[in-house]
Order: sequence, then structure tokens, then C-alpha cells
Amino acid sequence: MGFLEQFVHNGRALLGHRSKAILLSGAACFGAVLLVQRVNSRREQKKRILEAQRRREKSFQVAERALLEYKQSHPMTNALYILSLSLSELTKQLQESALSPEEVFYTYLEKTLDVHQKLNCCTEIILDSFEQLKTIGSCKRGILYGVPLSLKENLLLKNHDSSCGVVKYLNQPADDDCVLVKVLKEQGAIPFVRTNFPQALLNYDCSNPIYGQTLNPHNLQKTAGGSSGGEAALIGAGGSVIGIGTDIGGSARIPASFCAICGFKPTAGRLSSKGCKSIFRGQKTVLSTPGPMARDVDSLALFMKAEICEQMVFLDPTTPLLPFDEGLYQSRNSLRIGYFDCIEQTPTSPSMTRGVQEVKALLEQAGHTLVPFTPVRILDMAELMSKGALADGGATFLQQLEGSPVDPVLHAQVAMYRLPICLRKVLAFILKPFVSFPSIMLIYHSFRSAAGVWKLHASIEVIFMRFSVSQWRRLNLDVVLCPIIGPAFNFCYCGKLMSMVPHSMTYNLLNFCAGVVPVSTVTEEDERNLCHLDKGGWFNRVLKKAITGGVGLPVAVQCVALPWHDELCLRFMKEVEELVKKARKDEGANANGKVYLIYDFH
Ligand SMILES: CCCCCCCCCCCCCC(N)=O
Repeated sequence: MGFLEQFVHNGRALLGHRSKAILLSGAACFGAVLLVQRVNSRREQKKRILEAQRRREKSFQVAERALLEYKQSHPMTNALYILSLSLSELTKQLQESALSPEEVFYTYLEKTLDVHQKLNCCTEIILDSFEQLKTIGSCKRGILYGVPLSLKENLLLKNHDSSCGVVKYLNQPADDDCVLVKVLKEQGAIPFVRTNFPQALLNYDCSNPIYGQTLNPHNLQKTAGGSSGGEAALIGAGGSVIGIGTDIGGSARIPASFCAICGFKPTAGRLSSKGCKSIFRGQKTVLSTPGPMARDVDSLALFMKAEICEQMVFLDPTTPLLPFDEGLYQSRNSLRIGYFDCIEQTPTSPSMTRGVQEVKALLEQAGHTLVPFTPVRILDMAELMSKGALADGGATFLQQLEGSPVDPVLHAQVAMYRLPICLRKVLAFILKPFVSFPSIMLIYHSFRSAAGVWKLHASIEVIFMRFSVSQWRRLNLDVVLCPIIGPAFNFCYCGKLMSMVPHSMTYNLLNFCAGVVPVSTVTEEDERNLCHLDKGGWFNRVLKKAITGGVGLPVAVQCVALPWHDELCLRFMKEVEELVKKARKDEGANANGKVYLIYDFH
């Protein structure tokens, strides 16, 4: 090699080494910047979480001090009596001044503080409630005058955050109360505590990285359910007489079933959703709605009566001028009731089936006509639920969680939404002929044109007509009796059992009204029958693991009515509740009969 060639060669090598070195150091710097950013963002998230936790603790401390002060001058001798009253009895006593709003408020506050210690169900005590209590006399004519009320945290409350468990939503206090809270305050109710939920709300467990896991009042090793699990746990343990949850796939009904209370999902639109926060905006295919949760059906009906008034329509003109039909709620004529105790390819526990069968027998004995009903096209509906609620394949859900710790209850869901779209499409295609639910849950549907959205909505319309008109009308049904997910699961199983949500989410997709009533408890025989789940495929085996060790836990049934037949649905729920209570009394007198309902809140 000549001198010149050697020179050029060395020069090139040097340049090559240099550019490699430059590239490498550039990449290292970029990596370091990313790492620092990540560490900083983690630190920031942690700081925000800690601040929120401190705010929560502070609200408890202030409440404890106020309670102590009150108790020094007012011995709370009526506490047990007050806690034993149903909502209707309580409102009567308050209106007749037999009880004062102060003694009722502090009694429930004390109970709530105690329950929260055990179950971790509250996200804060609403300190403004102490001020509201001082001026509550001006609302004496309200239907809920002096009634302390609990609220799921995603219901907007002026000057308070609604985090939905998402760290980036912290430190964003609301400008105003949601419509439901405004109306209830006018009706004399005193919102005094906010309750827990799963991170990002799209799950039926009840844990998030800010406020932790809520436990089941009937077994501390089980979840309270969700997403309105804090409400269900608090009410189930006697810390609140009435509360508001929200429901997009069973969120008011599933935790009610897990915690032995009543939960109602009205027809979406009957109550105002204005100010009920969700992590998506503009998702109108599967409708979310707020709904009441309480210990008995009368309380749910009273809540509906209090909310459905001119003021609600004034504040939210999207709600209909359709007054609560008290006559229909109170009517006692016999009903034609469709029933089913399981649905196609959807895991169902032995106690869910037994609950329906026992209630069916009671309804028949009481003179109602029971007609077998086969829900049709469940798998198609499941696909539409998935396409509707997760039209972006879970992208927004993941976006909201970005930079935030992901709660373990969401791991199964998050893992699925993180799979690359092309892989999900291939997997869905391969799995479809063999396993329905996994393939449905992998479905990614991006609407590239309006035609896509229209097609989805047209499919829902077709199913709605098939499910409701042709079947309900052909059988001349008033209502339907069916199972609801239960009994309460071990922690972190709900996200793995999304295949069970058709039990509840069907009625969100079709916008029927539906409610849950506790009717029984898990027996030794139900537990032995879990062995049947071994045969039914992977999801059934997961369900078995989720509910093993459930003897004594609540069992509930679901009552369903056509859209806008909310009063009829509540009336049917009331019938079930009364028959179950009566059966329990009779069989108690009879000594060797079955015990239908052991949860006595009094
Ligand atoms: C097999 C059907 C899957 C549909 C999945 C859609 C998204 C899940 C929503 C679950 C909601 C659970 C309870 C609630 N938040 O209402």
C-alpha cells in the first residue's frame, strides 16, 4: 500500500471509529436523558400519590377530632338504633324531628371511620359536610333531609379531585358538583364520604395504587368487587345507609352481589350522568350510568324518587321529564317472569345457578308465572361489548396509566392491551374456532370510517330487537330473573375473568335496567359442586380458583326489565326481597329448612 492509500485508509478507520464513538455516546446520552426523565416522572408520581394519601389521612384525622368534640357534649346513646333504621324509617324520623341530623350524621361518621379501618373502603371524609350540617335546617322539606350519603370517588365534587385511581388526574379539583349531588343536596342529603374503586374503573375488583385494596366485609380474604366496591363494602358493613355507584359493565351490581347489598343500574339516561367521570370521553356505545346502592330495595326506590325531579331536568336537560311512578313501584299484581340460570359459554358458579333456582321456586309459590328464557347471541353481544367499550383496543386505557404504577388487579388486562395489534389480530383469527372469549377479548376494532361505527350500532340494534322484542314480546314477559357474578372472588381474579362480564354487561349494551338482590349464602354443597368447573375449560378452572373457600359468602340474583321500565324492575326486586325474607322467617320457625339470607344489618 502506497503512502497515499495508507493515509486514506487510516483516515477512514479513524473517522469510522470516531463516528461510532460519536453515535455510541449520543445513544448513551439519549438513554441517560430518558432514564433521568423516567426516574423524575416516577418520583413525581410517587410524590403525588403520597400527597393524596396524606390528604386522605388528614380528612380522617379532622373527622375524628370533630367526632370526639361532638361526643364530649352529646353522648351518642341512640347509635345502635339509628344504624338499625332503614332509609325510609330514617327519613321519617328526621322529618318528624324524632332524630336530629347531627346525631344521625355523627353516628354514621363514627361507624364509617370504624368500617374504613377494617376494610379500606373510603378515599376521604368530605369535610365540607360539617359546614353543610350547620345549615341543613333550610332543606327540611327535602325527601332526604338530614340523610348522610356516600359517593363513589368518580362523582365530581366541587374543589375535590376525582382521580379514578389514575395518578395524572390528581391535583385537578372539580369546578362544580355533579348534577346528582347538587340535586341530593337540595333534597337535604349530606354527602359525607367518598369511596374506593379499581384503577381506571374498567375492572370489577377494587384496588388502585393511590388508595389500595378494599376488602370484603364478609371475608377479609376476598375482594369487595367493583368498580363501586368501596360503596358496597361500606354499605354492606353498615357505614352508610345510601350511596351512589356507577355502572358500565356491572359496577354497581357486581360489588352489591359480593357484599350482600342491593344495587341498581337504571336505564342509562334516566339519571343524569353529568359530572360522573370516566377515563374515556365520548364512548357512547356501551353506556355508563350512575345508580344507587343500599341495604334494601325501598332505599333504592326512595333515592330514585329524590333524584328524578324538575331540578335534575333543569340542570341536565338530556334527562327525560319522566316522574318516578310510585304506583307502579307499589303495585303487587302477578308477573310473567322469564328466567335462566346460566348463559352460553360464560363461566357460572354453582351458587349463582342455585340462587336463581331457589328464587324461581319462591316466585312460583307466590303465584307468579315463570317462563324459561334462553338469552340469544351472547357471544355476538360479548364481541359488541368489547368493540364498543374498547373501540381503540385499550389504547386510551393504557395512555391514562402511562407513567403511573399499574395496580396488580389490572395486570391481566394491561398485558392483553399491550400486545401489538397485528399479533392480536392473528391470535384472534387462530383462536376464534376453538376458544370464544379469549379471541373476543383480543379483538381490536379501529373505526377508520363512520361506516364502521354505524355498522357496530346497527348490529347492536339487531341484537336488541332479537333479545327484547321478539323474545320478550313473544313470551309476553314483564321481567327476567337471572344470575349475577358471585360469590366474592379472591384478590386479582376479576381481571382474569372478564369472560364473566356478559352476566352483567349485556344490560349495559342493550340499555335495559337491572338490579341485584342478595338472596342466599354459599353452602358446603355449592363448594363441593365447584368440582364441576374442572371440566369446563380454562376460564372455569380460573373461576374455581377465584371462588374457592367461599362458604357463607353472599349469593345474589339479578332482576332485569326493558329500557325505561325502572319502576317495574325495582318492584320486581322488592318482590324477590320480600319473598326471600318471608322464606327465611318461615324456615327459621320451621328449624330444619334452608336459610336464605343470613345477613341482618340490624
Ligand atoms: C367478553 C366481553 C369482554 C368485554 C370487555 C369490555 C371491557 C371490560 C369492562 C368491565 C367492566 C367491569 C365493571 C364495570 N366497571 O362496570
